[in-house]
Amino acid sequence: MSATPLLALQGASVQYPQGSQPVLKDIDFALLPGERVGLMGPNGSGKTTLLLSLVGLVPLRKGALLLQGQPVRTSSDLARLRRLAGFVFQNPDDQLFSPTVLEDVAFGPLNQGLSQTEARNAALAMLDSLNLSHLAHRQPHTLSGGQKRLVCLATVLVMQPQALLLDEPTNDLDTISRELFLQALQTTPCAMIIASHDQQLLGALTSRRFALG
Ligand SMILES: Nc1ncnc2c1ncn2[C@@H]1O[C@H](COP(=O)(O)OP(=O)(O)OP(=O)(O)O)[C@@H](O)[C@H]1O
Repeated sequence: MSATPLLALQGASVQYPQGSQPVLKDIDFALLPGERVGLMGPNGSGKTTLLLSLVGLVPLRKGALLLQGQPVRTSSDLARLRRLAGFVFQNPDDQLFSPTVLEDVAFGPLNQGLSQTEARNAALAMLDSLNLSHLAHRQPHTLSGGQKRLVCLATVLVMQPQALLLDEPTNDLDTISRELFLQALQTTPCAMIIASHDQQLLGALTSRRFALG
């Protein structure tokens, strides 16, 4: 018997209100537990849209979003989905909003019900594992593009998601940061879908490709 996908789209179509054409049309996609998928396609082919639709951030015009085999319909389904899936946005400024890096990384664990001390300790350990401890007390908006990207990864990994959705994660990263990023993802047991034009990254991290466009 095959495993139930963590996340799936069945016959999914998306059309933005201002768009004259659907961006996604009749898409069938499934992410199995522990699976790592590279999402490819030219600019504008709908990679970001597919990732956003997998976490219920854009509505489907047609078809269904499934969480562990069950349709996502209610706000409590959505809450369960958001606990299971971590999203690293293409633009780090969409993800970082707290006065300090440490508070940004502790925000998720606090929301998961950890105490202030537990959340702070989890955040410090996460920052340490990504060699980011020296940034803990910086204001996120003062970081470089690459530093922001690594901090975004920390804010998501600290919540130990079962599925990780990454949108162009290596933009702005230098060789050392890219290596750190790769190592962090290689040692993460969760399922992943990575939208990227970076073939080397997809080769190193994923075992299956899904192409749009
Ligand atoms: N909020 C929106 N409203 C209207 N159209 C949108 C919206 N977001 C995206 N689009 C359009 O949907 C199409 C797909 O965009 P999307 O960002 O999903 O593509 P992508 O494959 O991720 O592109 P890239 O590789 O450039 O990041 C594009 O034509 C884009 O202009």
